Amino acid sequence: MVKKKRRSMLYIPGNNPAMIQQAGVYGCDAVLLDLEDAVALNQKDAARILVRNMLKTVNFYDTEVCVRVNNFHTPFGLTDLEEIVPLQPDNIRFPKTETVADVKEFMKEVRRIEKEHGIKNPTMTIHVMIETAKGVANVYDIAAADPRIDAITIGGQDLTADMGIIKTPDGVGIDYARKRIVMAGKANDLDVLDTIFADVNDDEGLREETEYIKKIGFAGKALINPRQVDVVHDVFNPTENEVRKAYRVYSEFIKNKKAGIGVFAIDGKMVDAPVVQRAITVLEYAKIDLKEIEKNAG
Ligand SMILES: CC(=O)SCCNC(=O)CCNC(=O)[C@H](O)C(C)(C)COP(=O)(O)OP(=O)(O)OC[C@H]1O[C@@H](n2cnc3c(N)ncnc32)[C@H](O)[C@@H]1OP(=O)(O)O
Ligand SMILES: O=C([O-])CC(=O)C(=O)O
Ligand SMILES: [Mg+2]
Repeated sequence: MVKKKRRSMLYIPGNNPAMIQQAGVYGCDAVLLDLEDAVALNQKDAARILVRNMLKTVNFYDTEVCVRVNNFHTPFGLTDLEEIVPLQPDNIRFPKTETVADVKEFMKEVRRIEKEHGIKNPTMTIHVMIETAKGVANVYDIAAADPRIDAITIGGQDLTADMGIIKTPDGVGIDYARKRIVMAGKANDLDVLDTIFADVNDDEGLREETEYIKKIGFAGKALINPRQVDVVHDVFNPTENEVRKAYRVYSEFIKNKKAGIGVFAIDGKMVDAPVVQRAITVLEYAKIDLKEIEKNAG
């Protein structure tokens, strides 16, 4: 099985039936059905009901489905969980997480609801969002707070608001937070996902930002418009040359391993375990099954 990548996670406002209906055809890796900040206060109940019904009826094909609920410090968070958890979307995104206690409180409710509905082996995972200075300060403990967390994300709009700064296109104000969140995520083997890029007409800006966040360790990015999907995929997809090189490294690694050799050279360059690991990451993004290479190297 090829490990599923989350290059693109497209937000869809939870009160927009036409957009949700088409969620499976936008070509993004995941959709984020939003009950939080995309939904006005007087639409919260309607959005929750709509998302619940859409989860039951819409064919999302192979697009991963994540629901962003409201935080527990609002009147909506618990009701969101009561309605959504029984339907077990692929994941739930928990916004404005600030402490380990937040995660514990949230997970206690998730587990209670699953138990009440007889869900014995839940598959739904949790994505925590870091969107405040306090969350950034506590991120190492938050990332390790529950084994069901499989991704961690930064919410750049809320974080800059919380910090009282302007979100500039160079991202300088959130750079420390981005890097700290990446390290906390990597230390706990989580997917680390970047914040949205707000100007849906600036493809060049989106490309530049995506190239940067890929370099510092993010696995993918949240999006707000289907027109942003191709640019982000283009950045995250390895080039043909990168795939060819990675294929060769992995194939040679398998052959050498069988001969009991751990370190070898390709075209004069040393190949050791980290080089092999980086090649595996490239092959995963290229959706190439390692088992096939292993068979062919046989
Ligand atoms: C800080 C945060 O929390 S961000 C997360 C919450 N925010 C959101 O979810 C916002 C989602 N995005 C949107 O609402 C819109 O894309 C906007 C407001 C940003 C831009 O709107 P527009 O300029 O009207 O978008 P655009 O002209 O590109 O729309 C083209 C088509 O794409 C559709 N579309 C636009 N955004 C989305 C989306 N996020 N998901 C699905 N379909 C979408 C439109 O409905 C339209 O469809 P149509 O051609 O069938 O009419
Ligand atoms: O996921 C995101 O980037 C959107 C968000 O909530 C924020 O930026 O505050
Ligand atoms: Mg936010």
